[in-house]
Amino acid sequence: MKVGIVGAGMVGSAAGYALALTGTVSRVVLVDLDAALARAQAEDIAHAVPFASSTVIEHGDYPALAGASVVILAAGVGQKPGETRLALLARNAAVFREVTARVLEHAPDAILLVASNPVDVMTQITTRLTGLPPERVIGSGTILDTARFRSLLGRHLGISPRSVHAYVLGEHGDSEVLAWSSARAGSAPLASFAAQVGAPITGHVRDAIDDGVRNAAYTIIAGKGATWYGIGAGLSRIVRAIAQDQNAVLSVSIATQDVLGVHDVALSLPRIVGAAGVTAHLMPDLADDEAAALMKSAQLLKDTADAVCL
Ligand SMILES: NC(=O)C1=CN([C@@H]2O[C@H](COP(=O)(O)OP(=O)(O)OC[C@H]3O[C@@H](n4cnc5c(N)ncnc54)[C@H](O)[C@@H]3O)[C@@H](O)[C@H]2O)C=CC1
Ligand SMILES: CC(=O)C(=O)O
Repeated sequence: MKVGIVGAGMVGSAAGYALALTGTVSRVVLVDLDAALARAQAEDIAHAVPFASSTVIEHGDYPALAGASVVILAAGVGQKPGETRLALLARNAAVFREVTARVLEHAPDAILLVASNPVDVMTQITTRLTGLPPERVIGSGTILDTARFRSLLGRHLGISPRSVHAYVLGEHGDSEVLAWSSARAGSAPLASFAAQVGAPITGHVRDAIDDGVRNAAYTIIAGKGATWYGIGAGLSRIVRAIAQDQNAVLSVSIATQDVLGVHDVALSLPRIVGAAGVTAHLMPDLADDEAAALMKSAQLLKDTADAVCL
């Protein structure tokens, strides 16, 4: 499978690197407004390949995307320290107006995988701009927040994050919802598992984990200017689900007809991802406060997306 990446900055190159190391796909093409950057990133990643896989890493202009089954969209600007994701909207919407048209010209059959922020609104905009069916325009959404949630829970419980089954729903951003009530560790409900291993989920633990997940990006951006390894691996995970037709359950964002009474909004729910893109979504059992928070997040995203003039 061939994957295109438009935007060869930190996020796009980290996705390319993760795809190369895992050998998930046979070919990756990097495209950027800054052609010298795309070339340099492709060469650098290509030098990692002999240690790991046989993936061919190339750079090029939009025609080089021909034949791509998935195109990752990671072009645009990122947050400055303290800036919210939603504050990037006008700048990145302008970039996407140009980029999506050029991508579709050369890779009309590709699944588009949106990474640029604010990712849920950018996913909604991309769906509108391209006219593609929603299942083919996938935002990375809360795949990263879910990983952060599992990482912190695993650390607290002293187990592998891969044995934690918990999701972050709604916006990839400040209004996101940690679904504590449906979280499990191993096969047990979270609270039961936590009590059995002597690491109860107290109010203090819950607040600290919520803060750690919700504010991870702000903390990392304050320390190193941007985030890229986590999302690079997350994008590679989504591509793997598509490339191997895994029907994996991942928390990703697509335009959705109805989320708790909010219509036509892109946000994250656990969704089934395979070769055709997203084929279904699941609404977890939520506590009343979680459902109310998800509805609020959905309304915020809908209002924000509806205010964008395309
Ligand atoms: N979805 C998620 O979980 C995450 C999303 N992000 C977002 O990803 C986006 C990219 O972040 P970084 O890679 O750190 O930024 P970056 O500044 O390192 O890279 C962005 C790249 O986009 C390119 N670009 C800008 N306009 C373009 C155009 N019209 N056509 C082609 N290329 C163009 C730039 O030349 C630059 O190389 C940001 O919006 C950031 O907020 C970042 C981390 C996590
Ligand atoms: C920057 C961003 O969206 C993140 O790391 O979550």
